[in-house]
Amino acid sequence: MKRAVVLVLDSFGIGGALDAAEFGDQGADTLGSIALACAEGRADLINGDVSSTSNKRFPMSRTGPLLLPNLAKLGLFHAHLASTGQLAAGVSLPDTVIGSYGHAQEISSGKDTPSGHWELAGVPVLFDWGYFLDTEHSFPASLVADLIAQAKLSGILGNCHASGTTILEQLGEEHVRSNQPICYTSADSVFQIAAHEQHFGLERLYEVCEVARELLMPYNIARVIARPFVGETPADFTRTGNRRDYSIKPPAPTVLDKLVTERQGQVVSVGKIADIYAHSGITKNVKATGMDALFNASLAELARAGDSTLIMTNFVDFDSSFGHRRDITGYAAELEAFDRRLPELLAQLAPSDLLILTADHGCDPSWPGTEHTREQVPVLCIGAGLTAGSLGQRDTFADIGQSLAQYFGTSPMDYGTSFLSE
Ligand SMILES: O=P(O)(O)O[C@H]1O[C@H](CO)[C@@H](O)[C@H]1O
Ligand SMILES: [Mn+2]
Ligand SMILES: [Mn+2]
Repeated sequence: MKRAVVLVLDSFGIGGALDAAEFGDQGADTLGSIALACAEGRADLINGDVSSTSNKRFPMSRTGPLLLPNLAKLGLFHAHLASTGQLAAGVSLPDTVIGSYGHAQEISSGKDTPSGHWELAGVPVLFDWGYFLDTEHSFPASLVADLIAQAKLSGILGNCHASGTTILEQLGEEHVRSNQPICYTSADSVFQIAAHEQHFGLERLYEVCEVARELLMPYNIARVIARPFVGETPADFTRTGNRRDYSIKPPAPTVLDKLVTERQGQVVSVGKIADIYAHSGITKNVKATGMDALFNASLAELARAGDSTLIMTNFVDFDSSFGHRRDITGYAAELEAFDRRLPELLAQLAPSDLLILTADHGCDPSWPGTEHTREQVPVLCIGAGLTAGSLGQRDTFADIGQSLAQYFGTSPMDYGTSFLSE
């Protein structure tokens, strides 16, 4: 029986990107920066306290050095050491490693979520996305005019680069008063639309996003993102789990597509995976909000998975709630909570199953700004006849897609080298 589980810890980079300087990210290291802050006592949180203003509804508790014993056993700190040349602060390498571990370089031109995920699935993005580079008045006047006319709006707010939580504090009330959606972008190839779930309406927000998606095709923008929120004052505006991503389709069949079309397999999306692949190569779409719910859904899908099934989960909160919010403490606590759940998954795997833990880019919470950071990502695997030990430097995330293609017996991908034995 062939079943694979791929868990993408969104933004969990392990430093060491060879081309980091080209992105202004030389030295960025998501895991390393979190471990350092923990070791220096800068990421302590007492029970019942809250992590940061952006996560005020997310009480948690942690203290001292970063504690990830289960990820460590899969080889996380070995992979980080190999990627950066430095052992993460305050941690020690485990006596026994049960996983096969490596660190992978990205060859896609951008450090965004679709590029990272598509490359993981064997299809790197070697062309350049369109970007809105101006930090103010970011969108062309004709685009704004078309959006207002076609979506029947009285106007838009924002039209700038912004952090998604800060802009709600600034413009949330004006949005509720005027009924004009908040449109913003970032260094990513993205057009984000924030609107109030009740006052503006969730379905109405999705409609506006669909209009925007069409209008943005000539601009080669990777994603339109619906950012619904609730709350009545700047102090309690909160984004909800009803976020929706509108991606374009990957430029070539991914290993997900091939598993479905060539092997009549099942591809189960948990979380925003389906959106990221524009629903291509997905046979079942399971929604869940928050790390525990996403983990529970992954376990439930594995329990009912038959032969030729790929379960792929995106853990978005590492990125969205912590990385972009530059919330080191929250990121550390979330990693530790994830690590505590891992034994449940390991116990549920059959020896022939393949588990891969990885990431799509970095988002170092100690880094200036609020953007992603160009980093290598961990490749932590177990099962499917792999022997424990190093998989070494992987030259592209597509090594994962190529390995999945080999595992499931599809035709090979155009990029990547499998790390599975014949
Ligand atoms: O600040 P928020 O809205 O979380 O936006 C972030 O999320 C987007 C998608 O990852 C990125 O483009 C980044 O700007
Ligand atoms: Mn991402
Ligand atoms: Mn992000």
